[in-house]
Amino acid sequence: MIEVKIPLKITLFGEHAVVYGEPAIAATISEKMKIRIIPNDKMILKSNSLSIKGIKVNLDEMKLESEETGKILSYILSTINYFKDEIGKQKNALIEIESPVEPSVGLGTSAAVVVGTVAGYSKLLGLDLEKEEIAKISYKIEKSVQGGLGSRMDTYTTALGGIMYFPPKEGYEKINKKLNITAGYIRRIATTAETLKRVKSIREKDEDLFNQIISTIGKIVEKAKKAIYQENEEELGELMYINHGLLMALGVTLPPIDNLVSTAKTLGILGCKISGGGGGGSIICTKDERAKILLSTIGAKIIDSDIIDDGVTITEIN
Ligand SMILES: Nc1ncnc2c1ncn2[C@@H]1O[C@H](COP(=O)(O)OP(=O)(O)OP(=O)(O)O)[C@@H](O)[C@H]1O
Ligand SMILES: C[C@@](O)(CCO)CC(=O)[O-]
Ligand SMILES: [Mg+2]
Repeated sequence: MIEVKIPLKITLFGEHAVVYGEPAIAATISEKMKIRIIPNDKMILKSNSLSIKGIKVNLDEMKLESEETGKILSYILSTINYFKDEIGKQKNALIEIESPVEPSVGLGTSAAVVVGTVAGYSKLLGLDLEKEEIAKISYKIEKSVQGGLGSRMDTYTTALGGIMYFPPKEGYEKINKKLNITAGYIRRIATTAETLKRVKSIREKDEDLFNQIISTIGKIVEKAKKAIYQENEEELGELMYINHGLLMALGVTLPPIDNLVSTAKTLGILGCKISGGGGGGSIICTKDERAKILLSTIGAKIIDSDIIDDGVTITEIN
């Protein structure tokens, strides 16, 4: 059996802007997804946290017909098919996914599923991929599932681990500094793939205004990188509020979260913003007990958001 542990991740700065060539900063957290891959005579997928809204079963053939299922399984199926189509290798296996959170909560669950399946399934196929190669393949798969939209941020952060700065356009740099974050999430009204499409349509409506917003986010990311190195939490927090305001301008936040963020600022919590694709999902604040109370007022589930240095880890258990 092959067991893969994959850290979830938070986006500290630069979500959405990074898709259009701006920089970003993300980090892995102590909440981990686990994927077990066991050789089997048939390809079977088990996932503890999937809930499918509405299904239609053809009882004669016992065939489950559900568009929702196809969508939900698209990241895993695309990964299996990648190895079949691009590498010409396939093996049947039982793939068991155990996630500490529901799917699509703004914590890089899609990246975790792809990175974990690439890491574990390639091992089953006898390939010995470096983490950088796992990240590269995963980025290609995640982006293709998302209709060609997406950046290298989530898959590289999840595969390599730690606090990761992504310079404009390409490359990455590990930031060896400490950060203390409080985080939680609420249910989402849209997946990241859907939010990415909506942001793209905003760009098509007014490209000049869009570029001004994302280039300003890019400037915030560069300032945030300096603030992290200088361990200046006040500056970092202030930049989180400004980044949130610009994500509001892109239309990816929700009123209850916007109210929470402005209340956080009034209370004197140093910083607070959404994290990830938006449309609900995760919210991060500079570490503060009051942030936990505030998050629970909107029904958010508080997560274990210690920032860790681990990326994906693969263990072969005979
Ligand atoms: N436990 C799981 N089992 C199977 N598929 C999962 C699981 N968790 C997530 N997924 C897949 O990832 C999709 C959610 O990806 P999405 O990008 O919307 O959320 P996210 O990655 O958590 O958020 P963000 O990209 O903003 O960080 C789900 O629709 C499903 O296809
Ligand atoms: C919204 C986005 O910037 C972050 C999602 O976690 C998408 C991406 O970078 O792929
Ligand atoms: Mg995602």
